[in-house]
Amino acid sequence: MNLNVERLSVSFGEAKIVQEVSLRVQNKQFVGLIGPNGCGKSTLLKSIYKVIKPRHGEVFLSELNVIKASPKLVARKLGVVGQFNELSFDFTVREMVAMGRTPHKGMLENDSQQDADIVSAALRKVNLEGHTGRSYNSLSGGEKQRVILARVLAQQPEFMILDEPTNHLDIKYQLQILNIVRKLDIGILAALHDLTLAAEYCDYLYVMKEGRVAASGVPEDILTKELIREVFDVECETYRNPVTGALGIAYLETK
Ligand SMILES: Nc1ncnc2c1ncn2[C@@H]1O[C@H](COP(=O)(O)OP(=O)(O)OP(=O)(O)O)[C@@H](O)[C@H]1O
Repeated sequence: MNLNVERLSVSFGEAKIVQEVSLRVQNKQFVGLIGPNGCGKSTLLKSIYKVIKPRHGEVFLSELNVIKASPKLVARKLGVVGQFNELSFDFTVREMVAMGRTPHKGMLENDSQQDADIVSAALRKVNLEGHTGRSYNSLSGGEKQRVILARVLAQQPEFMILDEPTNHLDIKYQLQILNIVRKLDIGILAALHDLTLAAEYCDYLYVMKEGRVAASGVPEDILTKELIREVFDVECETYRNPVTGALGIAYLETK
């Protein structure tokens, strides 16, 4: 399933937050969205997953016109791990993950044995099978993040959007979440702050600055010291990690 975003713009009152952004995620690519705080990443993602109505522009998931389609239809195809996951009402961990099955069910349809098996498998995948009866609100930020990922896994989407999915997570779970997502073998669009992780996991990067796409390309071409200086206002040197061979970034000093 491909994502095509065409000249999407979002404004809040007079403020133009996202301006004429076009991007693509081709079949099964892991695409990263990077850029400084406040540059419009979350707003762009929310307008793609229908929480914010764009001023103009189009969003297509393969043939599906996301802006015009019903939320339920979109939820059968698109899974979202957002940035803030607080709830006013409390649910157990298992109930939260079971909600991932909702888009696939009729209004009064009960959960089947197949639904229960899918939910159990999703909980196992994020190492939360020991927490199924716990209250969601009592969990740590990192545990909540893994519950939300399990819910999206139970949804069995064909495309996934993640907004800072590694927020709150220690390094083990940062790597675990990115590995789980990569192995899903579906198209992914993820806003990421850690440029080294973005270089390691993403097939392609879009760099945002002040609401616009400032650059795009494969991580090797994009993550240069010149671009990092221009976009993030930070001095660095890039290098090949001698152990992993991956792109490394040594931050020097901020101006
Ligand atoms: N509902 C809103 N009304 C007015 N301004 C908003 C609203 N939502 C976001 N903004 C503003 O839009 C700008 C972009 O915010 P956004 O959350 O998209 O940035 P971001 O790139 O995701 O930042 P971060 O890396 O800090 O998460 C910010 O200046 C923010 O204050």
